[in-house]
Amino acid sequence: MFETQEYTVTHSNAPSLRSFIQIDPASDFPIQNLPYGVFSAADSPKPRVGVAIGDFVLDLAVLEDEGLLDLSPAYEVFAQPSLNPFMALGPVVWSKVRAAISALLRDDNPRLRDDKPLRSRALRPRNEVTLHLPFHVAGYTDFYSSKEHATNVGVMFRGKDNALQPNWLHMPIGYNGRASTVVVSGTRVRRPRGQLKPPSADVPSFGPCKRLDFELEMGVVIGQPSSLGEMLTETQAEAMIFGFVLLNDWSARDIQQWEYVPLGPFQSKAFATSISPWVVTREALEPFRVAGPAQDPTPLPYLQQVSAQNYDLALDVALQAAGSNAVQNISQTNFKYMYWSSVQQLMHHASSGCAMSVGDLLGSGTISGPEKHQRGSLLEISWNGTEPVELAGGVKRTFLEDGDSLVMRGWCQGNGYRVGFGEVEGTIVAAD
Ligand SMILES: O=C(O)/C=C/C(=O)CC(=O)CC(=O)O
Ligand SMILES: [Ca+2]
Ligand SMILES: [Mg+2]
Repeated sequence: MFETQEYTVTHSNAPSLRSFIQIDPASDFPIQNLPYGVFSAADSPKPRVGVAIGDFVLDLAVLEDEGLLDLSPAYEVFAQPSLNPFMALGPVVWSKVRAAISALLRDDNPRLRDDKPLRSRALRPRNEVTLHLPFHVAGYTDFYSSKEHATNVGVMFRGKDNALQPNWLHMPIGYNGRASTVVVSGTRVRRPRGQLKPPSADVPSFGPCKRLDFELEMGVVIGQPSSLGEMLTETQAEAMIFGFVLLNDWSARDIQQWEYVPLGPFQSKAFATSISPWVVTREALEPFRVAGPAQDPTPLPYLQQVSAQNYDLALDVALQAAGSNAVQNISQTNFKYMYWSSVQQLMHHASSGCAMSVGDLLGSGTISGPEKHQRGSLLEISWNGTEPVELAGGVKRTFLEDGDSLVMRGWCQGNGYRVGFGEVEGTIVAAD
């Protein structure tokens, strides 16, 4: 199944591991990462699965053809236009494939290193490929699991005394989003139209959103199904998570404010959700696991976790105003602040007996930290439009304008390397 090489087996996360490919220490894609994506190229337009390594994409369909990653000869898993068939094979196979890819890319393994014809077929410069949505999104649920974000939004919408609703500290609150409008980084985001009823208006009108926002989130990619009626333990939930992407939950705040009582956000979120193209595996993030904030009151037994389920994952957001060349940082935060973990979100999601599917996407909820510069949305940064963001050239922003571009980046800093997510970018285009 996999060729074995005579060398000391080093764990695929070892900081000492080196590839024969020259990789900048600041690269998001060292041999310790190996995120999966789906790509095509001008000379071969069929999308298939690849792995990012340095400035290259490793074409797994080519390696599979060479018999280097054969999982089930009857079915070519990596020649598919999504990660779903590979994810469906489960965590034991994920781990074996990761080890095989890591081994092939090592600087002390001649198999690919010295095979120049194979290298030229299997390795493509990343700037010469097109990146596609990496998996078929079966379902999309967005959560609301940052205590700082929920408190900020609650104070703005419901007042200081009612900021956190009574249920918030007892369960990860979530709502079902639209899988059909999850798009890959670089897809332009059309300003939504909707019903608007500002406080000053007696009746609603219909027109373009005037308070368009972003939400900095992480997306959890579910790689294994659960059965109808089945609850999940912490261990089961953890094993179902294939990996993570960056996620921008674009939000129409004026549409949201009028529609969200009594059932929560709907059209204000349904128009677009952007994700980064590389799925970073849970295994690559293993060295960066940390405990989350103390949970008080203690969660009910079905939601309790004994392992550290948060990640020390730095995040930043930059805004390029329409017509400007300046790309300015407007937020810097960290995924470690999240009150409810991704594992707890998944345990809660299945707790009613809801069946989960391969390709389900769970939005973490907006990631805000305790400091003002750590806020994960313009709603918070501009404090509901009352504190405009000062940008270069005297440009100010409270909410996004047509032609504005927003870029989110995320990474885990290791010892001499970083496990990065690349970026998720979107540019706003006018409603009409
Ligand atoms: O009603 C509120 O308090 C706000 C709800 C949301 O913004 C929904 C959402 O996307 C939550 C999040 O991303 O944290
Ligand atoms: Ca959200
Ligand atoms: Mg959304």
